[in-house]
Amino acid sequence: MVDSVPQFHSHTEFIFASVTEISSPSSLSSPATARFSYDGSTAELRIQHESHQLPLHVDLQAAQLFKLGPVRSVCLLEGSDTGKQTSYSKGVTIQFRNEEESDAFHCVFQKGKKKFNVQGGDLPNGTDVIASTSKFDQKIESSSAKMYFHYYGQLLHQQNMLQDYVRTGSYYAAVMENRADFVGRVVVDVGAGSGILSLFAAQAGAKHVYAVEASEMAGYAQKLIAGNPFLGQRITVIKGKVEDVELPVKADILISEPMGTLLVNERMLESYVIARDRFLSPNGKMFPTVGRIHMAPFSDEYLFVEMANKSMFWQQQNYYGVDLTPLHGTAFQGYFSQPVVDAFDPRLLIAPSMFHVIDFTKIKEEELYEIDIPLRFISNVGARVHGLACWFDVLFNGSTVQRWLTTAPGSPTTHWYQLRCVLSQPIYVMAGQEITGRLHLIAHNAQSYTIYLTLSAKSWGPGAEQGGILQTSSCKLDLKEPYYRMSQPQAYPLTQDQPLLPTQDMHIQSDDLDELMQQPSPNSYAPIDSHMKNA
Ligand SMILES: C[S@@+](CC[C@H](N)C(=O)[O-])C[C@H]1O[C@@H](n2cnc3c(N)ncnc32)[C@H](O)[C@@H]1O
Repeated sequence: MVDSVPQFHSHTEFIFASVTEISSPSSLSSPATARFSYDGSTAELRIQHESHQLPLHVDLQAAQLFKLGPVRSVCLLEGSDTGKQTSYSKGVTIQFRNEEESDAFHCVFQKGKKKFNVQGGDLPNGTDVIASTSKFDQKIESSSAKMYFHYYGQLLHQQNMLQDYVRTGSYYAAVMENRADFVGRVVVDVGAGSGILSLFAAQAGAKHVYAVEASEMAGYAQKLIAGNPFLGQRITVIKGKVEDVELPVKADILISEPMGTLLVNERMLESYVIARDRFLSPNGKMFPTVGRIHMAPFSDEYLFVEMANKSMFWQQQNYYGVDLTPLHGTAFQGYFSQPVVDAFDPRLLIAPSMFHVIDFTKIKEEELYEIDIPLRFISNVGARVHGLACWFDVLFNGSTVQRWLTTAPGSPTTHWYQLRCVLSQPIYVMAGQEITGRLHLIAHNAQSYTIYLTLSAKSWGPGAEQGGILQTSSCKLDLKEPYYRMSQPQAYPLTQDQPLLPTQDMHIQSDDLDELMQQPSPNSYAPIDSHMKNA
């Protein structure tokens, strides 16, 4: 009997996989059977195998497959020695932490039973059991996925994206200007949402488009596509995750809008890359092709004071007779752990920006789990540095036109706005002074990233000849929990006034992607959104 086993606190859905797959080959020379029972609140997995004592790690890995809650016990349930053979059965008992997890498990278990045609609570002997290999389910917490796909399953949120005319217009232009890449081609729309990009691809002459969408939005996309029969007859909607669905043919081109705040939020870029590896033919194209995260230090006293003031509430010593100050420090840190999302004036930037390139055609999915960017800037001015401002752009590397979609400050505002990481301890710099640091992004299983930011400057003044005194400031933020700071419409200098039509003259053609990625991204369009104009 083993009482103390590691606790698995993450909870994803119940997955099926073969027992032999979760065992080291040496530990299983003949097939094992797994029996599964579930009484509505406690699940029990028994792995039985003739002639070999199953090593404990099999049980632990089996338990990990469930990832539903702490493993209550791993114990030897039965053991018999027949003289020739020893028959063992080991069990893993999983107790759910709450009703929600129990319900989630119950739901998936019912599906699993259906899939394997299992009657009753136990899998029959010899069933080469348990579990799937869905990459998505393995790395993403089921509660996060549930909320995420619930969000995208609602028409209002799709409308919000469709009404971002900079975004949707740039996609439309990129597709229409590059008809040559679509005519007669098989296209996969990765995360199709309402199906808008599939319809654009069909308009550009695609032979067939597979629109893959995991949320309930797939049903609405089907309706929209059926209502546009001239285009719709060349589109097939497939409900499911790109990690799981099968397609009948390879694609010539993938189209997708997988970008989140700071480019990487939502971790959908990983699905885009998985779709590339699963569906795209070797010389296929990707729209968008590359993305860049841009960064620059900023100085914004108003923002800093606003954030520091939020925690002032907790400095009250007599709140209905209660001293709130013990929680002031925690509240202060809490506010500074939120990245700020808004549209800011680019004049707040104190140094030329730098960027980090993510090439969607080459990057491995695992390389998106951790993104480590060394920072170096030269300040234009003497200022108090309050943190790091970030935005992104993506390139559609079409055969005819290379078009950028940018979310830069000063460009027409998009629904992504920009993102700022604010330091609770600002640093001081002089004009010409070097600022160094690191932006370290670590993916977490709630479809986002933990951000670790450090900025440093060597102080001038006494001791400068010896290298100066190092000022350094760090912060940890959760990209999943931003502070949306958009109380009033904020649009920054909108100078042009032209209709939203594809234009070619503002695009620099180059066959060399590396050279292209060094270019600034031109602002594709003047704004046409009236509220922006009036702002
Ligand atoms: C940002 S929206 C874009 C929707 C649409 N393509 C557009 O441009 O308007 C991303 C969509 O991808 C879907 N999605 C995200 N991850 C997915 C996955 N792994 N498999 C299938 N669909 C996914 C979401 O449900 C959502 O509808």
